[in-house]
Amino acid sequence: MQLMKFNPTKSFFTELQAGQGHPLVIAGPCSAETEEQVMQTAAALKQQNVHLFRAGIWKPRTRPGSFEGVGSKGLAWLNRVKRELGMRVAIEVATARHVEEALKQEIDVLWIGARTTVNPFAVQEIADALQGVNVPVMVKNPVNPDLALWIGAIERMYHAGVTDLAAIHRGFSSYQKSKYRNVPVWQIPIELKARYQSLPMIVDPSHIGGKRDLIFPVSQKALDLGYDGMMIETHLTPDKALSDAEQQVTPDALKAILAKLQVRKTNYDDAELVNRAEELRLQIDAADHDIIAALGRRMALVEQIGEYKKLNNVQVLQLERWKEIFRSRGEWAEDAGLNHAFIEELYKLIHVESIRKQTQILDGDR
Ligand SMILES: C=C(O[C@@H]1C=C(C(=O)O)C=C[C@H]1O)C(=O)O
Repeated sequence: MQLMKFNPTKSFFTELQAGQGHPLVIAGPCSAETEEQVMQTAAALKQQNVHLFRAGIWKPRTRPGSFEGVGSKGLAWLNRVKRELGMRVAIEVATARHVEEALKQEIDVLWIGARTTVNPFAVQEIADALQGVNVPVMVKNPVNPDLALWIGAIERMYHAGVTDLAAIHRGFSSYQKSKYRNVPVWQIPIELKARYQSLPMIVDPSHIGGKRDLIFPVSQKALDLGYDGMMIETHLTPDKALSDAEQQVTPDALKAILAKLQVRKTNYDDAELVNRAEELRLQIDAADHDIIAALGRRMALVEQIGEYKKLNNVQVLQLERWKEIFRSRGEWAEDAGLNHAFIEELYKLIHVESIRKQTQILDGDR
């Protein structure tokens, strides 16, 4: 299979915001509800120079009985937004039929939702429907934190001939309670960006946060990480919205959020500033040398205990010792002004590695 060599110098998405010096803004209601609502929302958003108007037509809902979208008739409303207001319009598609109907109504941009990205059969069906069409496509991350699945969906579009691609980070489902509706796991989109630098990355703070209050901080963090834009759900009367009421904002609130966001420089633009950062980076290099040397010493000791366990036929896992380590290192971390949870996670990784090393020694498979 040919690997994706995605490296365009410009694309539909970069052109939309070209020269404006501010990020791409995609906004519109979670769901198209009535023709009037769609037209009024779009008119309000046009005033704010929103680049792309979004609206859900077919809504995949967790449980049956919730509002599942107006269906095909909403496409004509979006077509009206396009003709009468001159805005570009985007919708979510989940099946080949959705793609065909959207193309008939000249929808400008399609996106693949998180619940579709998880399913390669569904993604391939959409890719097949897009063969030879080359309409811009945005791919949301899968609901589970799986980078390969996300890349796989983007590759299926690419192999179908779609050249205007973007990724949307909407966060990941989690069983554990969190302040987010979908935990961001920033490391995953960062890895995607590191692999495909020219792939535009768009944040969806509405789905990550699940609440209006989180839209600003999540968007700001994304911009600080170099994201190219954001998709923000906007409703004329959010509290009355038929879906996702808690996370939608009015067009005025959107305006306030956009005005407050700070777009920072991608890098230092002065030799003096570069030098100071370089000095600090040299010190970070030295600190990292120390960390790795200390880990090397620790692992050598772990191996010695492994040999000792082998000699005495003692099992690898020593639960009491491990519990004591987990507790004390957390305390040491706090004394050193470090985040407790961070050090706990670090020690979990270290412990897994210790166990791997000792298991190799005990089982003689070195
Ligand atoms: C190193 C040992 O083996 C395991 C690894 C540990 C560690 O990495 O600190 C702690 C307890 C054991 O589960 C040990 O028994 O002390």
